[in-house]
Amino acid sequence: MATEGPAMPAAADGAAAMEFDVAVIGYGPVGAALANLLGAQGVRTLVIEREAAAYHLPRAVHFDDEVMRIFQSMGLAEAILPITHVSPGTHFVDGAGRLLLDWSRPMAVGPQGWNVSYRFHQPELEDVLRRGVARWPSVTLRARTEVFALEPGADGVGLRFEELSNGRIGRATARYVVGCDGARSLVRRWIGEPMDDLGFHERWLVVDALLRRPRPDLGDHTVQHCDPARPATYVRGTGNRRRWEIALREGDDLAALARPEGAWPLLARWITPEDAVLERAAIYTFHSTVARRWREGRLLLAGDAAHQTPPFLGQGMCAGIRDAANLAWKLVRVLRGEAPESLLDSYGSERAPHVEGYIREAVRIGGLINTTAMEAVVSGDVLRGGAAERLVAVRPALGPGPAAGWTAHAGRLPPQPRLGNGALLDDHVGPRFAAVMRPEFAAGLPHALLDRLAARGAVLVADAAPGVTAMLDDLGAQAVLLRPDRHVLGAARDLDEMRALAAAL
Ligand SMILES: O=C(O)/C=C/c1cccc(O)c1
Repeated sequence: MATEGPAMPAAADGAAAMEFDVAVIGYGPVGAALANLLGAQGVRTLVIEREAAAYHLPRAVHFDDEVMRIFQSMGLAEAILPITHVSPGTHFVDGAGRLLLDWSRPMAVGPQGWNVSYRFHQPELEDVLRRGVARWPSVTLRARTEVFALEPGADGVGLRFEELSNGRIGRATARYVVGCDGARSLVRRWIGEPMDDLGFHERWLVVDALLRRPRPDLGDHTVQHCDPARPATYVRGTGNRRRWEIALREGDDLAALARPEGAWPLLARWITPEDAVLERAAIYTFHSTVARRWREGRLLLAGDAAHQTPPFLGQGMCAGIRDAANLAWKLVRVLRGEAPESLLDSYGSERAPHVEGYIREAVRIGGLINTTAMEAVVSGDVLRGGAAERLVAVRPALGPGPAAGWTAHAGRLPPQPRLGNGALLDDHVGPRFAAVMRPEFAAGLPHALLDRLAARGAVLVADAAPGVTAMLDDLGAQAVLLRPDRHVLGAARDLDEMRALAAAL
């Protein structure tokens, strides 16, 4: 990676602009994920970030197995694993602490090849992501730099920016610009697209605490305190980190609460100053919104620039990392001339319904935490002291996107099997299409067809390992063509459908 300095100086105003394939505006986890995925493919990527360094306090605290699989695709899972804490899931309790709903997750590695749920400390994750970006010479980072104009043209977008440390004005061009620039995204404002409002907007106090002494009684589960008097969330972080998110009520003194010492009265039922120091206390308004359009010509949105969710499922950052994975391979193919630009339209059409599914569920959970009518949430039996009900996790589907061959499963994310050679599928395949086949089906295919798949960039995997067979059994297929983001492009039950898959590549 090139950083600002003599190796790649900004052009003075009026000088020739630096040329890039993609400009990523914003270097939080989503911008860094996108830069990793593009850099690994040799895409000339310019990352522009207003701040000098990563934000030093945590925001997101949770990611899931699918997101760990994306980190794996960046070659960073091994570096990330040691900075995580596997989460056993979430308990929903009433004001008296009685368990009403149980959303425990298995502690074993699951179908995606990773645990279902991880806690992490965001500055540590960002550090790994940034060191990951540093591997790629095609990525240029300009920190302490602010974009103040975007000039979309027929062949690319002109970017004008200011170096905040010295006021120098620079320019660059990029064929595509991706706004990973957060909830107040400048790129979204340039696109001029409204956000759809999914109805949840609440002020909560977020407190990060560092335990001074062990408090095992606080537990390992995330706890949603469904106490209408004062709904709250407890999240066990990594090491001695613990977070409380507490709903604010009419009459709360917001200025006092936003100072760490002012937050102690609201924490008193869990910890006192003898137990912990408070790292920060901040008031957030949790929103639920999705951008109506994610692409306008050469401008695209990702992460909080495209959507915001209440935190109750721990899915905010996950959605942004999924955006990066969905968009990166499409940009690579379009930039290489291997796919028409219209492929980029499928980015928003696929991602928007998926993220909306998660946000609607988070809003529902928020209602449940807030409710004064528990009987609408759990059965009378639970309320009379019976066993807690189990909450089933949602896994929303992608919206409409590219599909070929037998399309019944297009857009699905199948499990990640281990191959006969012991490798996880994605490590074997890398950032390419993969035709995963039953060996006996592959053996009967014409050589010319297999050659065509390989020549068009698909890795051929004919493997009888139990995980591969189970995946194909579950799909009811002889073969499946996986996209570089591991979602299904299409499947095949016979030779004709296999030919259709090859033709689509
Ligand atoms: O699933 C988990 O372990 C954590 C979920 C979470 C994270 C942050 C805020 C929340 O309300 C829930």
